[in-house]
Amino acid sequence: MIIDGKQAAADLRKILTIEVAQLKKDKGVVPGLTVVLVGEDPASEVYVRNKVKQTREVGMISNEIKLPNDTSEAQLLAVLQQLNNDDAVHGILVQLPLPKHIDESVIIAAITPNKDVDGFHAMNSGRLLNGEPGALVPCTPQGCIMLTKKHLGEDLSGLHAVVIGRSNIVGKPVALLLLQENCTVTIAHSRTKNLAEVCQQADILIAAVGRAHFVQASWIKPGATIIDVGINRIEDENGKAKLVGDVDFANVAAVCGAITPVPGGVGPMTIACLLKNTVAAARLNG
Ligand SMILES: NC(=O)C1=CN([C@@H]2O[C@H](COP(=O)(O)OP(=O)(O)OC[C@H]3O[C@@H](n4cnc5c(N)ncnc54)[C@H](OP(=O)(O)O)[C@@H]3O)[C@@H](O)[C@H]2O)C=CC1
Ligand SMILES: Nc1nc(=O)c2c([nH]1)NC[C@@H]1CN(c3ccc(C(=O)N[C@@H](CCC(=O)O)C(=O)O)cc3)C=[N+]21
Ligand SMILES: [Mg+2]
Repeated sequence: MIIDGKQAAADLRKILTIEVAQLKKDKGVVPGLTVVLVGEDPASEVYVRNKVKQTREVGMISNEIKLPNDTSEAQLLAVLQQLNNDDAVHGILVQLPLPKHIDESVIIAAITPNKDVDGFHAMNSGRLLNGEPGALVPCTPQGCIMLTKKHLGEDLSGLHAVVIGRSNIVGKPVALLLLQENCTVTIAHSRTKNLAEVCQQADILIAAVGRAHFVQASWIKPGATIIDVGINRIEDENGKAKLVGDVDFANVAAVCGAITPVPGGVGPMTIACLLKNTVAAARLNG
C-alpha cells in the first residue's frame, strides 16, 4: 500500500483553512508567515514558491524576503530582529542551508522561539525533549508521524521504530516523537554496525539519510511501514533529472506493508505542517 502524502497534506490544509477563518472571525488575527531566503539555489526557490502559494491558499498572509548571497550574518540578524518585532509576522522560517560564511546556529538562536515555525530553536527542541507543552515541533518529523498513523492508526505503542539519520532537523526530533508515541526507538547513523540487521527489527522504518536507493528490500521486515524522508535529485536512464527518496522503492514496496512515495510523500506533509505551525504560532502570539 502506498501512503498518499499529497492527499494527507490536502486534508490537513482543508482543516487549516477552517481554523484560519475562525481565528480571523474570533480574534481578528490573520496568521502571517515570512520565509527568508539567502542566496540563489534552484531547489530552495521551488520549495519556497510552493510554501508561499499554499500559505495564501489557506487564507494566511505570506511574505518572502530574498537576500543576496553575500548578505552578512549581521545583516541577516538585523532582518530577523525586525521580523521578531513585527506583530503581523507570526511565523519566521530561514531557509537552510545558509551560505558558508553565516553560522546557522547563530541565526536559529536569533528567532523568537514562539515564531520559530521550523521548531529548530533550542527552546523548542528543549520543550520537545522534556515533553513540555507549547513546543513548535519540526515540520518533517510531524509529517512522518501523521503518515505513519494514517496507515497504522492512532496507537503506535510497543512498535519497534528504527530511524536512519540523526540530524537536528529530521532524525533526532522524529525519534523523540516516536518515543512520545510509546514506540521502542532505535536511532541508526553512519557509524551503526550491521545496519541491515537493525532495520530488519523495524515495524516502522524512517529513512532520513540523503542517499538515493540506500535502503534495500532485504533489510525490510515483511509488512513494515516505511517512511521515506529522502529528497535526492538524480538522472534517470535518459539523462533526465528526477526526484527519488532514500529507499529502493520498487523492490521495498514488494516486501513492506506500506510505503510513502517520493515525490508525493513526506515533502507535501512538511509544507502542510509548516502552515499548521504558523497557525499555532499565531495562537501563541495572540
Ligand atoms: N521531505 C522533506 O520534507 C525533507 C527531506 N529532507 C531530506 O532528508 C534527507 C536527510 O536530511 P537531513 O537529516 O537534513 O540530512 P543530514 O545529512 O543532516 O543527515 C543525514 C544522516 O544520515 C546518516 N547517514 C549518512 N550516511 C549513512 C550511512 N551510510 N549509513 C547510515 N546512516 C548514514 C548520517 O549519519 P552521521 O550523523 O553519522 O553523519 C546523518 O545522521 C535528505 O535527503 C534531505 O534532502 C530533509 C528535510 C525535509
Ligand atoms: N528552514 C528550513 N526548513 C525546512 O523544512 C527545510 C529547509 N530549511 N531546507 C530544505 C529542506 C527540504 N525540505 C523540503 C520540503 C518539502 C519538499 C517537497 O514538497 N517535496 C515535494 C516535491 C518538490 C519537488 O518537485 O521538488 C515532494 O516530495 O513531493 C521537499 C523538501 C524542507 N526543508
Ligand atoms: Mg553555513
